Amino acid sequence: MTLIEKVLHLAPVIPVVVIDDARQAVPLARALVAGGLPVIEVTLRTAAALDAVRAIADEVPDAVIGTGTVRRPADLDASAKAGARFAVSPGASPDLVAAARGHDVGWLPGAATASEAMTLAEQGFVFQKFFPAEAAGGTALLRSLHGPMPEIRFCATGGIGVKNAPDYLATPNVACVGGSWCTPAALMRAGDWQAIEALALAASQLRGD
Ligand SMILES: O=C(O)C(=O)C[C@H](O)[C@H](O)COP(=O)(O)O
Repeated sequence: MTLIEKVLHLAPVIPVVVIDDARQAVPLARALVAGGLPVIEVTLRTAAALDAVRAIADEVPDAVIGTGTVRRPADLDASAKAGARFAVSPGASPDLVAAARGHDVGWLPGAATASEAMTLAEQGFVFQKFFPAEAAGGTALLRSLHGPMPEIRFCATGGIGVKNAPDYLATPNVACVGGSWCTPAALMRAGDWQAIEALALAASQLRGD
């Protein structure tokens, strides 16, 4: 089993988090792990992101830490250097595909169409992020892809929350879903780790319909 395959099967939900202040990283990660969500994706959208990844990798051993918004080969290298185990991209590019082969971090590339999914599978990446899930066609599109390409498995992300997650989790080619709903900006700003742990707990108990 590859690292990415393991990561996608550890929990039903991968929280996608935006961290503005690296000091939030450790208490946040502890809350998510305590709530049953050990896999955490920190988006590389903020200046604090890599320091946050480093802090979680160093101080929260039960977390499986990865990066998101990985758009360039340099992002993969920076992720590995900070201690990330995996890296997630909203899509894929020839440069990223080449850099991801044999890289220390496991790579989860993004796909939103049949052609994108087929191209990535041809290149050896059968685990993919289906993004932007709701905007691209949701579970109807995923079910349509399952017929002709049953070996491809997705982490569906984009517009998913506690209400529609069960429908995704019941879709045969969905391994897990990702989303930002467990870590709302207001709770992050307030440092309300208890509330975030409660959201994580509810998410960790989600199952397919
Ligand atoms: O940053 C990335 O790498 C992305 O691909 C986008 C994120 O996964 C989504 O922004 C999360 O989606 P929401 O749960 O709808 O907020």
